[in-house]
Amino acid sequence: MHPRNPYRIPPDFSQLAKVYPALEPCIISYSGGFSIDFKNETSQRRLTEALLHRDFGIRLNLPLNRLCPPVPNRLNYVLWLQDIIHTTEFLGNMSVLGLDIGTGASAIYPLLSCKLNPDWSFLATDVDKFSLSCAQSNIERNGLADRIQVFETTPEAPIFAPFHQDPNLKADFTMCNPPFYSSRDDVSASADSKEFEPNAVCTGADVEMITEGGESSFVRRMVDESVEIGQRCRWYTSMLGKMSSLTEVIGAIRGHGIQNYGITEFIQGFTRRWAVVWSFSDLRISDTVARIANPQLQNLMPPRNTLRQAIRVPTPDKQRLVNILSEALAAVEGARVVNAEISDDSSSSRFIIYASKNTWSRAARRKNKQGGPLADPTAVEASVPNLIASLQWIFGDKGAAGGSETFLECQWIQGKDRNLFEGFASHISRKVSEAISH
Ligand SMILES: C[S@@+](CC[C@H](N)C(=O)[O-])C[C@H]1O[C@@H](n2cnc3c(N)ncnc32)[C@H](O)[C@@H]1O
Repeated sequence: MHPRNPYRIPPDFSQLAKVYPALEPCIISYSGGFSIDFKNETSQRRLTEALLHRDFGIRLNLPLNRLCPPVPNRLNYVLWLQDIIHTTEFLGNMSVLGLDIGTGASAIYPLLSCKLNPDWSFLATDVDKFSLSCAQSNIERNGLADRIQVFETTPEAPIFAPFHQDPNLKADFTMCNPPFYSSRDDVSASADSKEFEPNAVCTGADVEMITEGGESSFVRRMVDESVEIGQRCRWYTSMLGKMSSLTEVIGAIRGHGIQNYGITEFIQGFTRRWAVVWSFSDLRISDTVARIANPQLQNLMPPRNTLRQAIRVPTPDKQRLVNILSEALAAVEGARVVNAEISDDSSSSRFIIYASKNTWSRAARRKNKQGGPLADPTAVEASVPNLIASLQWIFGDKGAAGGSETFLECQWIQGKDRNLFEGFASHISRKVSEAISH
């Protein structure tokens, strides 16, 4: 589960029922404490309502013939999106617009997201009139009609229909929990093989759960459509329920030559879900958000945006190391440190640097020696930077030999040219290592 997800620790059901008495009749006691019957439809609904009520102040009305969204799983996706959006916060765009594709009767994603993020607003699409009218009631019940707008579409229309209807529409992200299955038979086969949520009951209607070709085909359609919409949306994302779909969707992303993408994994009890993100912008997300450790999936991972270089440090003088890094960055011609956060004891520090032009590669330095034009450092502010990166020291425990384990971490934040970023990271770590050994 996401590290900020409070449901990493299962809720105390008896305490929860005290706050939300409608849950009381669903509580079952056993020798180890209290729980609910997760296979019981009513119990599941009361639990979702209770968690949303207690933890987010959301009042939800869930119709019996539509999906009941499990809160911990839906929250995982919203927290991951928060991580993605926060990576570009330094750009200073305060308000964030998201598109929820297939919002369902609950409108769970827009509601949770808006409660957690006061600056977010949503366009929420669906093809199901009944779900959309329930979603609208839930949005109004929670006083969020000014921030969440529902959008009715059809299965034949482009999935990203709002971008076609309004040519001026720009969004920060899209999100989607797609219909999983390709047919009724697929639903039954999956229930038999217990592939999905073995402990939970599924109350979804066909329109919510079934789409031609299943989730993989739905999300690959999104990938294809996104090529035309391009940078009008900063981050395209979707959840996926099958590992095979993940392989196919990453194949489609790579097939379009999209290098800027990421994968995450949501694990909740026995259930595993994945989410993908891709972008046509030159903004980059950190490896903690875009890569996962699952060994089965390493061949699908994107290239690294976070480079860690082990640096030999004979004496772990943190203040000196921070000064050395600061001086190495100040010495890069044509670059400017725009932000430096250094704690009082120097145990944590983070520098953000803008570079307008490559002045550090061997070729650039050779050109400089020959009298070629170098970037004018005063022009950095005015020009669009070719590279934005952050640098920080990571201080570890003492190593086996007694010396300290110290790493210089370089995080790619923005830029088109991977070689430029990697060259910059290795230039700084070389300069820093030289300074340390003097
Ligand atoms: C698995 S449900 C997700 C509902 C809700 N977002 C949630 O996570 O609980 C999939 C939703 O997508 C909707 N849907 C199916 N095809 C769609 C399309 N082409 N465009 C928009 N929504 C669609 C369904 O009606 C359904 O509400």
